[in-house]
Amino acid sequence: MTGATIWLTGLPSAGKTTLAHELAGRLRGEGHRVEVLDGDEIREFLSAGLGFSRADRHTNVQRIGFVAELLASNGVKALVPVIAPYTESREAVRKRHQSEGTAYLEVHVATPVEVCSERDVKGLYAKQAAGEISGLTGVDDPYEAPESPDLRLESHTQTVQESAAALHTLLTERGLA
Ligand SMILES: Nc1ncnc2c1ncn2[C@@H]1O[C@H](COP(=O)(O)OS(=O)(=O)O)[C@@H](OP(=O)(O)O)[C@H]1O
Ligand SMILES: Nc1ncnc2c1ncn2[C@@H]1O[C@H](COP(=O)(O)OP(=O)(O)O)[C@@H](O)[C@H]1O
Repeated sequence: MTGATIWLTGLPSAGKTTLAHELAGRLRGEGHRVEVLDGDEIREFLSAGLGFSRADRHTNVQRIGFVAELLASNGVKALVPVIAPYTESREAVRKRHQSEGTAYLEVHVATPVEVCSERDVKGLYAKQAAGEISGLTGVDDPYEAPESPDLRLESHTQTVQESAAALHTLLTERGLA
């Protein structure tokens, strides 16, 4: 089976994790080997000790990109629901894949910040508003939206199933599913 990295970039609560797991279920059901490299889990182990400065986020994204490429080059669909706020970091990951000849797809989960802060799955937007944290992506920290992603999902106007179906269609079109 052809491996690939599918990077889901977007704001906190945009729907990255939900979509990655929904797509993972579909792909596993079809017999694909799949790993989800979840940002929170990675930060507990592979990126333990890193914070949310620009430099730390860049390091985090490069580490995840490295592991994703290893998995993808061995036939795994590596699904990566990680914010990756900086274009430069994402482009470095894309280049690593290109130079190894490994498929890489960038998906922008483009949920507006107003919707994300309403969802506030982990209570981060409320904490930022209360002054308990700062440097929250999309609020008081940068998010550089991809200019030409392979797919842009409007998760606020679609169900999870509709968004996952659009993702699956993209993989099929690219000969990856
Ligand atoms: N200040 C700040 N900004 C953004 N996110 C924060 C912050 N503090 C904690 N968190 C939580 O950490 C998750 C983001 O980690 P990532 O590894 O995806 O981020 S990054 O790519 O390194 O920027 C992110 O997970 P998701 O909500 O799933 O996106 C947050 O839950
Ligand atoms: N089309 C959609 N795609 C993804 N998530 C959606 C969608 N519509 C509503 N949601 C909801 O939005 C929330 C997104 O949370 P999560 O996936 O943890 O976001 P993130 O990983 O980007 O921080 C979930 O509660 C999910 O059920």
